[in-house]
Amino acid sequence: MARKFFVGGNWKCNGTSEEVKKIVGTLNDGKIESPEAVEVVVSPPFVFLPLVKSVLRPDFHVAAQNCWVKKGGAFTGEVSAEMLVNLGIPWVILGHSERRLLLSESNEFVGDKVAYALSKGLKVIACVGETLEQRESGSTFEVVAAQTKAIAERISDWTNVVLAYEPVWAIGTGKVATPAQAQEVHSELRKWLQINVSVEVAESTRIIYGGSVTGSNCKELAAQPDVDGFLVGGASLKPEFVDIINAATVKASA
Ligand SMILES: O=C(CO)COP(=O)(O)O
Repeated sequence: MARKFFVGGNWKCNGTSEEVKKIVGTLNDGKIESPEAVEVVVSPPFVFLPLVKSVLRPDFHVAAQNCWVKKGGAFTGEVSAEMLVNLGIPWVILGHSERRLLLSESNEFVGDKVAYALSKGLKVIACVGETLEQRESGSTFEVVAAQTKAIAERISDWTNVVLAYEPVWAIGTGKVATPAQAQEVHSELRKWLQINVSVEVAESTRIIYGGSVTGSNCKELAAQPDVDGFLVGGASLKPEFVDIINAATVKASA
């Protein structure tokens, strides 16, 4: 089964309601070259989710940037998976490195969140990735395998999971991974899934790349056989996000 190209826009903690409407306006006017070949999801901050959902073109979907690890209740400041489902939010990003590193979310905690969100019917963009120090010490693959293992141990169905490889050193730095660097880790992750989960899951799970993706470097990355799309930060707030979505044509015409 061919893996449908997936492009996510992670808006992180950015935007006013005016700015958000402007970004959505640009997306709504954007010309998508191969609409049947790409799935597009944008992830505004929680407070803007209903607004974005109400004005966004119907072929694009929305994602939350996080959710609580279990059923809601006395957890001040948290948003539960049930609430996202209640609002008709189909996707959630979990395990982003900014939460792992700045808010000390462990592999196990992220794995628990992924399992809980899936159990409530959400689709999950699960993020993994190594720091510069880990890459330089040669432990990149060990790190992403441990992050993936903590998820794999807690779930049995990967249908609603997209795995995002986001090297921390490439996030917001302008230092994008080379196509070869991205391909190497994606192919190792796919191999890991094949050995530890199943051949089918390895074949069908989309592994997307994130970290300084732009309108100018996206096509070369998309041409790599194991790069099934992108998770875009900074450039997802700009009109060039449409060009990144259109990198799907590289796969569609391959
Ligand atoms: O963290 C990212 C997406 O989740 C990537 O961010 P940048 O595209 O700004 O590097």
